[in-house]
Amino acid sequence: MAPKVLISDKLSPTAVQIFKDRGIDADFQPDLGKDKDKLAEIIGNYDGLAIRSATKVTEKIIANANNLKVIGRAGIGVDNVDVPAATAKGIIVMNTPFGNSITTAEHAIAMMFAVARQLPEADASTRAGKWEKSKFVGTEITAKTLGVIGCGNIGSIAAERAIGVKMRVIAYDPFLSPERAMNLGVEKVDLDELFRRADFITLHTPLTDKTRNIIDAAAIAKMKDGVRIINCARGGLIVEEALAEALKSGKVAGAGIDVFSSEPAKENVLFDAPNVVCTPHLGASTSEAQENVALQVAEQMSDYLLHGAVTNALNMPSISAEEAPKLTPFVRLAELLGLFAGQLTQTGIKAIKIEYEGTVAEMNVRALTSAALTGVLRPMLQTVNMVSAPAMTRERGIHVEEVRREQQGAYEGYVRLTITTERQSRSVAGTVFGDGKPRIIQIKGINMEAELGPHMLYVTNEDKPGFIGNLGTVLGDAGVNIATFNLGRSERGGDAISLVEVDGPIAEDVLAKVLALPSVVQVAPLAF
Ligand SMILES: NC(=O)C1=CN([C@@H]2O[C@H](COP(=O)(O)OP(=O)(O)OC[C@H]3O[C@@H](n4cnc5c(N)ncnc54)[C@H](O)[C@@H]3O)[C@@H](O)[C@H]2O)C=CC1
Ligand SMILES: O=C(O)CCC(=O)C(=O)O
Repeated sequence: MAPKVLISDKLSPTAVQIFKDRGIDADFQPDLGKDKDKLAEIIGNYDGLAIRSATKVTEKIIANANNLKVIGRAGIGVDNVDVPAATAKGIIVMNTPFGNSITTAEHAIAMMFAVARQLPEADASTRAGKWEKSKFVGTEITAKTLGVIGCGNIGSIAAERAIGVKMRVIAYDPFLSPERAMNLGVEKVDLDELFRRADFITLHTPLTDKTRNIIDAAAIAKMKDGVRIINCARGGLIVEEALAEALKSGKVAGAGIDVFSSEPAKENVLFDAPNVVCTPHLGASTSEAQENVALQVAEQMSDYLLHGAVTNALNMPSISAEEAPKLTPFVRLAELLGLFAGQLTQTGIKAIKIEYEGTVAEMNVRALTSAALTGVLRPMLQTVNMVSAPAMTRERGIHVEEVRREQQGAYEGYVRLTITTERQSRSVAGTVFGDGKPRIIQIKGINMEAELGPHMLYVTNEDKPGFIGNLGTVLGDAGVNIATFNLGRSERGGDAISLVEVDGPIAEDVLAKVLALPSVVQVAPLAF
């Protein structure tokens, strides 16, 4: 059946067309995002949800999203999505990190000019026939200092544009390298220095716990008298009451505000403050940007739903469309190794080590590790998947180690997974042959070669004559049909392992009879 995607915000119709062209059933309900209850009611029917900023993807929506595999944000900020809840439910959250950057930076620059020359008020006054030339004396931008807070994609484009209109640009961004600052032609400063020196300040950080209220009364007190502030990032970055007070007192000479602490902003303390230019979250609203983000999000979501390719996900390593076919059998192998070891592990896991050798070490091992962790956790947590597994492993305090090595043994690509518990370490290794099928090639250091079927019986015993016949008799008497029988041993008379594929689940009493056989040490049914 074709995957189903709900578009619950005003995305460009390009997105609908792309989904349809790719064979995905797209349900375009551009106003649905505003109706939380309706969204919660129907979300269970969809594999994908494409949104802008009006849809709030809350924990409640996610709780009802029982078929959802991907949330695609046609834009940058994902503060309207409960990403931890999506991750815990195994839903990928992806955005389009570059599609609207130029447009948003241009809006910030437009706001700066509008504020410097009070364009909206001058426009209204002129239309009202007032001709108030002396009331609207503005400020020149040339040679003024612009302080950019957050110099990432949008901040750096805004900086370049500002330099183009002959401003001096200083930037505060803990992650801005000195080389990047130099290449951009901006001076990297700390926040207090930015506040002290800037004539204009523009905000371009995401809204996080660190950036929330980054401009409050105390910050404003550190700024130059007559500073002008532009916010085209997120409402919560500014304490609006503090800014309104500062505008009224004249400490802040003007503000350009595109984003508000609560949206849609039908009322706001800033609406009554002087010298404020407001727009209704228009930063990304140009036809070019909306085409870009709609096209990108629809392509990315389709690639994931149809081929497992992951691009621009916030909670999952990327897997390109080219590497997806090569990676898929190894993803399956990693998951099988995890499932194998996970099912045999009874006590608390302390550490998981995954070793990649040969060709597989050159692949996207983050994705493979996520698959392996999924396998390990699945016996305990049925709903875990590649998105949620790393977070769930971390939450449980399990240490994960990844090792990559060149080919050392006979296998071109080799993966070994070792689980360490308080009592012991257990390892299982596998490979993928030319036929694309994953095989187990080593268990606890004992070589064997086995394909894993849906129902397997794992038996460890002392290597003594008669065991295979006895096992065959117990299974045969119980009507259990053997599909394949794989054997390995450490040495003659040493530890031996049997991995037997059977046609269905084995009853408890039959397992007990196998365990009671002479020389048997451990018996476990495994399901794959
Ligand atoms: N008004 C609108 O319509 C739009 C608003 N946005 C907003 O703009 C924000 C920025 O977008 P991009 O530049 O694409 O993101 P980005 O991730 O490229 O850049 C953000 C920058 O902020 C910096 N940063 C993070 N924490 C910081 C802190 N505590 N102090 C100073 N800098 C910090 C990061 O190091 C990074 O360089 C988005 O998160 C989104 O909220 C984005 C698009 C449209
Ligand atoms: O979709 C929009 O109009 C808002 C864009 C935005 O805020 C973002 O991309 O972070």
